[in-house]
Amino acid sequence: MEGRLTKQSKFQKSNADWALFLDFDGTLVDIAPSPESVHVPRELPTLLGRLDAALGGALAIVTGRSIEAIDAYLAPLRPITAGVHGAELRLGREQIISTALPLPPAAVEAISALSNKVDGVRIEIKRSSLAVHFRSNPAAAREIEEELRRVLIDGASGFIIRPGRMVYELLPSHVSKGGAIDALLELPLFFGRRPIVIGDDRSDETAFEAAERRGGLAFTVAGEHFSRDSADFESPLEVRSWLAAFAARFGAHD
Ligand SMILES: O=P(O)(O)OC[C@H]1O[C@H](O[C@H]2O[C@H](CO)[C@@H](O)[C@H](O)[C@H]2O)[C@H](O)[C@@H](O)[C@@H]1O
Repeated sequence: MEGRLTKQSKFQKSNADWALFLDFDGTLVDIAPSPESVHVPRELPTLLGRLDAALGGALAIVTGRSIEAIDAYLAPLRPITAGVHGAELRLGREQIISTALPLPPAAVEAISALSNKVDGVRIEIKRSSLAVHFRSNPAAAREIEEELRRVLIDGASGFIIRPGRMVYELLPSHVSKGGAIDALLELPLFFGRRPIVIGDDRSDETAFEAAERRGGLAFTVAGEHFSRDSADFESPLEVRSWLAAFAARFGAHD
């Protein structure tokens, strides 16, 4: 990936028509102890609405969360969203399209039992995906991974284990954030635009690759995955400030 200054200077010098693809947790909002305890700054929906207007609608949230969860956090805004790492897609106010089958019930049951067996484990069920969080007990990582491998062998073929920030997720093997971005860039709203992806996690790597492959820019945020020294942004707060400057630069002026 290019250096921080090179990317920012490419962005400053370019008058391209941009499209923005934004990750949610760890990028737009700070990481919290659990999925439910995340704090969404009051001004975030308004900021995203301004960006969406400045880009003529070429803005999408590309997240591991379900689209339902994103809608609840960003209400009243309903941005274009690729949810569950690309297993769900929703354009504007249209219905959510699910591109993946649900996890077999037996697999959900077997993994859910982990929360009774291992301290500090939290299960998040997202239809075609299941996240096993261990932020409260990082030492449990190996035990959880072994159990997930066993479940995959026993009857969840077509799914893979994707590691994230203090989480393992079981996901359909064909979905990725990069695939979702490639699909969105074929739509009239995004077509011909240069993508900017901002993300903080290992699951954002395919999205970064898609941005760079299509002549765009990939910006990283510091956290457990990217160090402060190497990341483009040190925190979601810094990302939001950058986005506010973006909206001011490209937004309508009176
Ligand atoms: O793609 P993202 O928008 O970054 O979503 C990735 C996962 O984020 C959530 O988990 C992470 O954030 C939690 C809240 O800050 C944190 O407690 C957890 O440790 C992180 O892994 C979310 O719960 C998952 O569903 C997303 O896939």
